[in-house]
Amino acid sequence: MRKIYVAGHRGMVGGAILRRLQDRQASGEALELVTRTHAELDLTNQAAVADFMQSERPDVVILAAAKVGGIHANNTYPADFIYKNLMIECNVIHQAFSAGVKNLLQLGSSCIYPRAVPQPMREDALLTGVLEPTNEPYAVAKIAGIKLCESYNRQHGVDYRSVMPTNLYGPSDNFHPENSHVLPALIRRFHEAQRDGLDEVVIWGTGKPRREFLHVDDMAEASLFVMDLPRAAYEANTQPMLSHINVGCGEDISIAELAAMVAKITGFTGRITQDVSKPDGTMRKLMDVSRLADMGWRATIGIEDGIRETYAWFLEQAEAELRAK
Ligand SMILES: NC(=O)C1=CN([C@@H]2O[C@H](COP(=O)(O)OP(=O)(O)OC[C@H]3O[C@@H](n4cnc5c(N)ncnc54)[C@H](OP(=O)(O)O)[C@@H]3O)[C@@H](O)[C@H]2O)C=CC1
Ligand SMILES: C[C@H]1O[C@H](OP(=O)(O)OP(=O)(O)OC[C@H]2O[C@@H](n3cnc4c(=O)[nH]c(N)nc43)[C@H](O)[C@@H]2O)[C@@H](O)[C@@H](O)C1=O
Repeated sequence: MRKIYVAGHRGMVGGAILRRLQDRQASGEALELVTRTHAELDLTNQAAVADFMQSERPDVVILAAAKVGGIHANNTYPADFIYKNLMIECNVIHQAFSAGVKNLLQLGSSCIYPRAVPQPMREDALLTGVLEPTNEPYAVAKIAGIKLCESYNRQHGVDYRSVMPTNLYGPSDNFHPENSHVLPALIRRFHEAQRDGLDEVVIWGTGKPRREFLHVDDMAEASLFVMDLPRAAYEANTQPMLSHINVGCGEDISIAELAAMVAKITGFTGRITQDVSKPDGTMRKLMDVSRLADMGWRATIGIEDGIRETYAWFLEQAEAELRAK
């Protein structure tokens, strides 16, 4: 029986990972799944995390809990993004080690790479240049997470792995109008404009930045694929001082193209204009995913299908919320 603790199971990625693990359980795999809500266990609380790890003593920890948000949230609450993410990583990784956990998988982010790095971004571009200012505090915390895992591996011989996702989206995303990432923000804005008969939707920035979007179900599959790799296979494709692996679909689109796609899917036929007072952030973030592809994993959900499915989920949620009122 393998006991797996999924931290952040109520979030978009943690939830998708948990659903896959529950499917495996239902198919007969000997798994015990452990979860705690944020209210039950605040991962920034060192003593609480120590007590939890000592009493549960999982075999594997999947760290998908983090303070997460889009460009505006990162730019507006930098202290929250650096403090909470550093605390969560230090507490979960160190207390897991102290409780004898040998296997851990943590999620970082593509924003760990320098802002002007050659595209697509390879894993060895880490720490080769200056970070994007709009999310530097979050990126510094995510880089610290990679270095924590590497350091515990080197000093203590444990097997702690890091996956670096590109921009993610899907069911259970955060659709907050200001604090979310671009894709859920646009789904909501275009939907509301279409619903209310507006003739204009404003997108932030110039529309020129390019982003790579991966559906959360692909991300969950990739996470479990990396978790399950035999150590020799994982290490054959990493280097001692470079223990993280990029996860993406290998293709990017401009924000203007994305907005046009969301307009089509939501049925909005009006004008799309730009608010250039809002930041563009990094101009391009495309992952080099050859390392993961060499190991045998590729994304399967195309962006247009993924947005349609996410929009259907959003509509169901909106209806359920209306019914509940
Ligand atoms: N979404 C994206 O586009 C990307 C995400 N990632 C990474 O993937 C991982 C998962 O992100 P995602 O699922 O999108 O994020 P979500 O915000 O959907 O989920 C994060 C989860 O972590 C929980 N959490 C946050 N702080 C604490 C805390 N102090 N104690 C306990 N639980 C806490 C949240 O609970 P609550 O809501 O109650 O606070 C939430 O359930 C993160 O590491 C993120 O950095 C990387 C690249 C892109
Ligand atoms: C995953 C990644 O997410 C963050 O980085 P980001 O990729 O810049 O994130 P974003 O999704 O918020 O924006 C992408 C682009 O889209 C443009 N844009 C247009 N209109 C809206 C809009 O309405 N909302 C948002 N949020 N962006 C918009 C926006 O101006 C930008 O050019 C990191 O902070 C960090 O959290 C991280 O790692």
